[in-house]
Amino acid sequence: MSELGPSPLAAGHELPVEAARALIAAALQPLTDTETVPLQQALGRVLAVDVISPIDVPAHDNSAMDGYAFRGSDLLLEAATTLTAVVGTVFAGSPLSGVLPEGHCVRIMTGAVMPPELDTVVPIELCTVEGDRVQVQPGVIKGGDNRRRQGEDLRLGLPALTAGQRLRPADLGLLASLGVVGVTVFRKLKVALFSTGDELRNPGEPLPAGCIYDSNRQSLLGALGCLGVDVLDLGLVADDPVALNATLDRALAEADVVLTSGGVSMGDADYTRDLLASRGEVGFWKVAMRPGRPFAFGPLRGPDHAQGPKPVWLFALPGNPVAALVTFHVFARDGLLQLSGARPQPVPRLRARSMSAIRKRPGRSEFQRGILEPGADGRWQVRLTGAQGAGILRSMSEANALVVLGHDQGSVAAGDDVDVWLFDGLL
Ligand SMILES: Nc1nc2c(c(=O)[nH]1)N[C@H]1C(S)=C(S)[C@@H](COP(=O)(O)OP(=O)(O)OC[C@H]3O[C@@H](n4cnc5c(N)ncnc54)[C@H](O)[C@@H]3O)O[C@H]1N2
Ligand code: MOO
Repeated sequence: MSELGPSPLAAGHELPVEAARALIAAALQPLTDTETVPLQQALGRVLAVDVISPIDVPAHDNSAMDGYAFRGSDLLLEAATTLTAVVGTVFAGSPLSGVLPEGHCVRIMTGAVMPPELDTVVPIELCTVEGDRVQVQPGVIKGGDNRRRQGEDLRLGLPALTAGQRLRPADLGLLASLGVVGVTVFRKLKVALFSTGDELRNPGEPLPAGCIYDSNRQSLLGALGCLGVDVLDLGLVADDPVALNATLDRALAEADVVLTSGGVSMGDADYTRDLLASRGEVGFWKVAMRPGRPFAFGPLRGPDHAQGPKPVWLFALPGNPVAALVTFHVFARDGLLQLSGARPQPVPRLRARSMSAIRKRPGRSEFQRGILEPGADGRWQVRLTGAQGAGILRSMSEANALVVLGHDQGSVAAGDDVDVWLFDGLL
């Protein structure tokens, strides 16, 4: 029995997608090593500790508008229709000093500190200015309007961001607004990547009869790039146990994860399967999905790691180019984020009207490739990108979304709503 429990294929049947995802999620333990990086290098990194606000943001009450600042109570009076004397101008970055005499107002700019006696800003376009006096029509503004309160964005002493947050552009700005210069993040996950198959050649090399260019490695390098992990690119590995063993030795010594494509099915030259099985506790699954039926996952251990504390996780994707990318999206993406210490980040999903009929039999999930776009009535609609074979990479390249037909679902009629997972910018 492996760390993943008894083989999910013991009964010989196919594993539903959600069951496979659950097995992966239950097996993985996030990284614990941390490092401190400057904010400029923190995009996509995962916070390892909460960031507590060292200050209030904004630090003072300030104006949300260019205009005139009053006491709100003055504006409620009939007297508001009379002219009020302007005693000064407050610019952002230069708070007014001194005490304001009662019944006076100041000219104020957006972002300027509110004089403590004043609480309401009237935008300039609602004011009538005559010399150094200003008039506001009653009823156009309420007391307290257009004042941004101290700490309304971030409060001193409270968490601004919490551990597990994968830092996005807005998060970096938010940290900068606190004056933070560096953050403690989990170290980057290191993923060893290689493609297996004697028929594979690198772009730029001659292409002998029967050979193909290795597209999976480039697709997967791109997908890993979107996740911000470090990649150890181990290139092409022939269907040869010696070469595979040597590549695995290196991957196990240097990486946290081994990501491969090809060799997980039943072919005679699929040494990968046997060799991987001998080097860890890998489950070779048949997942009830198209594309992507054969998939292998589990802990690998090198010779020095026999009793090691930390397994290196194998995600062995099927060789067909669409199957490799779909299984990456469905299984590896969330698994790698989990290992990286990030809290779950589900891919965006929505319902859309299918433009075409789709044949489907219950009992497996299908991930067809589609183009999601707004229809004439403003609702989302999706159309398939032509032939959907697992080797037809154009079906993926033209798509911006996966049309996901669930395990129990049957055929879809044109006009029916279907589930759609967005992948633009991710795959
Ligand atoms: N008897 C069975 N045959 C197959 C089954 C099955 O269940 N029983 N499953 C089929 C399915 S579904 C898939 S997917 C493939 C997966 O096979 P492997 O993971 O062993 O992959 P390969 O046999 O090595 O290659 C499959 C296909 O993909 C091409 N390929 C492989 N690597 C790359 C790459 N890096 N770049 C571009 N293309 C690649 C390879 O040339 C083959 O055409 O097995 C089916 N067979
Ligand atoms: O399911 Mo395979 O993964 O179709 O190509």
